[in-house]
Amino acid sequence: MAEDVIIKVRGVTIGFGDKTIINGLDLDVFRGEVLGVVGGSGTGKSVLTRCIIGLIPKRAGKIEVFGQDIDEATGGRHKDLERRWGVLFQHGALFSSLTVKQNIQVPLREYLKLSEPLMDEIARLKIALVGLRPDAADKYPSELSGGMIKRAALARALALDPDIVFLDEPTSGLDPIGAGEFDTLIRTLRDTLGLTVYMVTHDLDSLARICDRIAALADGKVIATGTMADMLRQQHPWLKQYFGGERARSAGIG
Ligand SMILES: Nc1ncnc2c1ncn2[C@@H]1O[C@H](COP(=O)(O)OP(=O)(O)OP(=O)(O)O)[C@@H](O)[C@H]1O
Repeated sequence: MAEDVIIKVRGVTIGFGDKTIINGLDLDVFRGEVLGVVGGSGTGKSVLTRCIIGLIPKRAGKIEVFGQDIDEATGGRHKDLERRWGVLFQHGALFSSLTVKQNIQVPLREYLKLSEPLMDEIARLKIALVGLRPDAADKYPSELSGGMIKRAALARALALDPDIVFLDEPTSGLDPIGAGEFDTLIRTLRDTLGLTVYMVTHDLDSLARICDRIAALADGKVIATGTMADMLRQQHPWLKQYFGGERARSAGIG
C-alpha cells in the first residue's frame, strides 16, 4: 500500500548570510509514523524543522504540509495549518511566568474562542494524557523536574489535538529512565491518537526504541532514510561512526 505523505520537502535550500545550511534537501514524512531525524551537531536539523513550520524562510524549494504548499497558505490558511501541528522545542521552552495550565492554554487562546471552564477542562485532560498529576496544573516551570517540564511542554503541543507533533530533542537532559518513560509516552500517544511524530534526536536509545524510520542529515541533505537495519548497512562515514560506534553498541544496536 502506498504511504500517505503528509509532509513533502523538495529541493529545499536554507541559509544565513553567505552560509548555506540545507542544500537541495528532499524528505517525506508518512502519516502515523514516528520519524527520527538525526545528524551531526550543526547539520541543520532544527533549522529544517523551523523552516517546515514556517518560522524561518527558505531560499529555494517547496514544502507541502497536508497537501498544502506552505508558501501559498498565507494568512488564515496558514493559521489553519498551524492548528494541525504541535511543537515541542528543545529545552521544553515553557513560559516561565505562566503555570502549566496557563501554558497549555496559550495555543487555545491564540487559535480558538472557548469559555474558561472548557479551557480548564481541556488543560486537565492534556495534563492527564501526558502522565502528570492533576496538581501540576497550578505549578510554575521552576517548580517542575526536567521530565515534568518535557511532559508539560508535550501537553501544550497537544492542546489543539494536532495531526503531527514536531519534537526537538525531547529526551535531552533526561536521565535514562526518564528518557525511556518519555519514549514510551510518545509511542503510546502515537498508537492511541494516531499522531504522526517528527522527532529530532541524538538519542540512539530513542531511535532504536520508538522510531519506525530514520532520516539522516549530512552535507545539507538527507543522505539516507530507512529503518535502523537500513542505517546499519550505510557506508557514509558519519553514519558508520554514529550507528557503529561504542555508544551504539552500548544501546544494543549493531
Ligand atoms: N538564525 C540563525 N542565524 C544564523 N545562523 C543560524 C541561525 N539558526 C541556526 N544557524 C546556524 O545553522 C546551523 C545549523 O543549526 P541547527 O540548530 O539547525 O543545527 P542542529 O543540527 O539542530 O544542531 P544540534 O544537533 O547541535 O542541535 C548552525 O551552524 C547554526 O549556527
